[in-house]
Amino acid sequence: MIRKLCSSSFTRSIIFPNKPIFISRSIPKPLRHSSALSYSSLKMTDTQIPDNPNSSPVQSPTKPESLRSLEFQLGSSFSVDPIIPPPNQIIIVVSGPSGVGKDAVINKLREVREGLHFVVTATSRPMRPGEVDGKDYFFVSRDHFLSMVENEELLEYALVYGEYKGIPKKQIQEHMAKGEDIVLRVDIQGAQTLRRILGNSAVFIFLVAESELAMVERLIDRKTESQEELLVRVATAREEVRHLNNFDYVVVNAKGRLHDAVNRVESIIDAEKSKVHQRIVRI
Ligand SMILES: Nc1ncnc2c1ncn2[C@@H]1O[C@H](COP(=O)(O)OP(=O)(O)OP(=O)(O)O)[C@@H](O)[C@H]1O
Repeated sequence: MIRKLCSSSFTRSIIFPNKPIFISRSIPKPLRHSSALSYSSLKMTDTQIPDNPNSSPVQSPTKPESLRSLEFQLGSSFSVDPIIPPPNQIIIVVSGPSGVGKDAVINKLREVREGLHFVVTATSRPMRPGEVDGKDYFFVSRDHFLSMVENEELLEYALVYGEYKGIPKKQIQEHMAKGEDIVLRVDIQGAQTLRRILGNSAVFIFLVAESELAMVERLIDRKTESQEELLVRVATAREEVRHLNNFDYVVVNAKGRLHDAVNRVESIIDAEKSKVHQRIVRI
């Protein structure tokens, strides 16, 4: 429609510049009243200042004049409001087998990207030396944890090696209300539970090492597990890779390429933010 209007003789009958707009043909409907500020209403005084006083009498219109004319012809003001609403907040679930680098990727992401909230899990296990309440975990008593379960304050919870761990809903709601995106770091079992609860409303990322050998070497180098514990983790990891199909994205965290993996996660967040059909989180 705009193209049609611009090419019509009607458009060509407007005389510029610095003179009252003269229209030789039928007069379009007047500007609709709009509470939104228009560009021309903000810049109207510019029209009184000639661009070049020495130029010939017939000039091309100044930008404010052109805008004012277009607004007049279209019958409405140009709004300075954003054309599309801001993207929805998203929940990003980062998961993967033990030793693949979940903590490493998340810690780096925390350094390089703003606007993310990294959820702190609640746990009933006692605080270990060096741990900080509210940073590493929210340490609560077993009774307190069970009351949180009863009051449906947790998005999901699990009994891990005899101690409870769970994701507080309120933390997610509060930070999403501030416009932040949420990052959850969970093991594969936790990711499966979250998928059941959140469905497609969250983004699920599966982290993998470039090879099984690389992953096992990384675990050995970390020196935090005994030989028996290593055996359990590696056997579990073999089984866990089968769950890849339940995820939306897979990111390879190759040896010495942590930065690439973090970049890839950032790209996924950017792509999700650019989706026409945004995910809607309901928790
Ligand atoms: N891209 C990488 N290159 C080299 N080393 C890495 C890389 N990513 C992580 N690591 C190292 O591998 C080890 C395991 O990483 P991390 O602790 O982050 O794994 P995780 O998936 O969080 O493990 P878990 O589930 O057992 O807690 C750490 O020592 C970490 O520094």
